[in-house]
Amino acid sequence: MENSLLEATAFGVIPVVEVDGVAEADALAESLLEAGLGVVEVTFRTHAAAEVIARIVERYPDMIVGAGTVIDQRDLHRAAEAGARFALAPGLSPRMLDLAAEAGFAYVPGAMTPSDLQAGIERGIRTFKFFPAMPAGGIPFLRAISAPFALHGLRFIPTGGVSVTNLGEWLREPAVAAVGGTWIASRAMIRSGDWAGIRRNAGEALRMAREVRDPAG
Ligand SMILES: O=C(O)C(=O)C[C@H](O)[C@H](O)COP(=O)(O)O
Repeated sequence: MENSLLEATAFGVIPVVEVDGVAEADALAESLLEAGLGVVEVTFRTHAAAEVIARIVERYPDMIVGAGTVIDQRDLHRAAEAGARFALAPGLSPRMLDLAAEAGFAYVPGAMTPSDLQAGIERGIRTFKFFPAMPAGGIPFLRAISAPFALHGLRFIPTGGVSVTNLGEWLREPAVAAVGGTWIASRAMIRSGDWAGIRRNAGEALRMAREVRDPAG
């Protein structure tokens, strides 16, 4: 379970996407992979999400596909059936944590308060989405709420207002496993078929992440 999360966060950056139809799945996956970015979070914010996940999983085995905005049992099952390797949510629901644990499915809840972190820790969660990262107060806020839990080895995936302008700062935080965001492949870019723009954004994000993570590499 934790392995899929380690793989997913290894790139340092996770594109969060909203895809309206399965017809866009191939070009999207290819654009990201051509830029070297082998991970994507397909959110259940469109009706096509499960189909898009299944398509990418089937056609692009090199892509680690996660499911985003998984906030109920039905979507958790659909994500797992479609072949997603992990799921994330904007918030924390103890019931969803239990359902995911029963299913043996890697699940990353969102956390924004010390109570969220405690509720997750209680159920064995160590990786949290930190959402909405920038509006909530950015790095100083993350440091402040995570400080009391220093002995628990928590890792965070900040999303919400993260972009090329602040990605480097986030990734320099030792507790940040990866950043996530829609800026790499926005809904508008996917809709208009701006695959060159997506390739460019993905390549730029990956380069910046590597500079921080592995300056010698
Ligand atoms: O749907 C989820 O599972 C979420 O947690 C929310 C998304 O990650 C953010 O909406 C991304 O925010 P932006 O990059 O600022 O557009």
